[in-house]
Amino acid sequence: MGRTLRNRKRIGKRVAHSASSDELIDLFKWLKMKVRKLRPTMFLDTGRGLMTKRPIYPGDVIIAIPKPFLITMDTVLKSEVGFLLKRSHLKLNLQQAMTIFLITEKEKQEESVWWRYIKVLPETFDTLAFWKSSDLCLLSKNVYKKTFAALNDLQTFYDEIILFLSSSKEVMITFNEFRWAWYCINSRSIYYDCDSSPYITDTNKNIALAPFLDLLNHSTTAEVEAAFNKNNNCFEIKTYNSFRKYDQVFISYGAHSNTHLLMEYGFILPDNPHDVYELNYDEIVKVAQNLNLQYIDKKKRIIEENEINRKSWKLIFKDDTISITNQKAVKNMSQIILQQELLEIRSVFVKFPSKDKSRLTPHQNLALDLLKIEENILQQSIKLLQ
Ligand SMILES: C[S@@+](CC[C@H](N)C(=O)[O-])C[C@H]1O[C@@H](n2cnc3c(N)ncnc32)[C@H](O)[C@@H]1O
Repeated sequence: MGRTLRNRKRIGKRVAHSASSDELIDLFKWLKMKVRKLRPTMFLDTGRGLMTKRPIYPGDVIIAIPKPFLITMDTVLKSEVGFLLKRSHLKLNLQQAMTIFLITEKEKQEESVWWRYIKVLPETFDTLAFWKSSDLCLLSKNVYKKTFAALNDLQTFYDEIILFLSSSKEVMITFNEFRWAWYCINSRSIYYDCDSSPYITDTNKNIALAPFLDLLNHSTTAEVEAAFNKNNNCFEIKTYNSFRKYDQVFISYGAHSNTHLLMEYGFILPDNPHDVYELNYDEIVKVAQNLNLQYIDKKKRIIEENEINRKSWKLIFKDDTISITNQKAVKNMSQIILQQELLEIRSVFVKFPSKDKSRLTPHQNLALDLLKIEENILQQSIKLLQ
């Protein structure tokens, strides 16, 4: 990151921080006391996570992070990034603004009140945005397409930041710095209600970073309630699970499919009950047209005019009863599509540099595991149709 220290100091002086450095250091000490029952630990299966030093029962609050520790829209607006936002005619979304915030605070190192937090953030991620293009080619066509679209969006977010910063001429961030900060936020932020601001767009504005709490790993069996408690001014997580002494404590990041977990968090789970195999809308239409399905062009027009293909086209098939003719057509179409997808998936297996898993890199192993999971979903679905 190229930026002049002199300029940074100049901006810094004009900005009021939400808490002074001493206050935050004291708070960090206090936080350590509060969370002493959870200890950061390296686990073989999940990597770094939190271990409990006492049994936890359903209904227990496992963690409570006081508001001054949260990096919220308020924190960003009160920082030098907020100063830049307030004098610019351009708006950013909160994740973009937080990205610049994290990078500028990281550059300050010990001078930053957030350094104790920033220095324990991962340096890199296994999310698909960090994969080499030769490894991305080992993904199924659908996942590859989704990744390609996500990478384009990422580039757009970066370009917008560069445009925003170009007027200030005081801060420059590289794409790699941006990508690091973006995925810190992507994989670690909590849902936190924020009021609208004239300087930040409303999209995706309800996020915050919660130091220490973000050391909790995800499990599909975890049941939690997370919310800000106005009575004690803390962001709290209550669990509905039990944990024995020395167990790893898990939370749930949501009912995410493996593709979503890989794209946003950089891992997959072999027995993920929320896994899905997403079919591509254009492929479905192609098969329906080839089968000369009744009224297909009319249906296609209705779907596209109402943008159902972009939003919730999955939902329309959910509970509605359909005619016998359509039922047969859907079954026939599904069989063709699933078989096509299965062939497609199988054609990717041959691209792996080795059949021996131990000779594959971690990303290649992730790609192989995901491919096998996708193959299994397709095989099971084909069986169900027979
Ligand atoms: C909110 S952080 C959790 C703490 C993180 N493990 C750390 O060391 O900072 C989310 C990241 O943790 C990892 N993670 C979370 N749950 C996991 C799981 N069940 N298996 C493997 N990795 C997991 C992923 O790298 C994910 O991006």
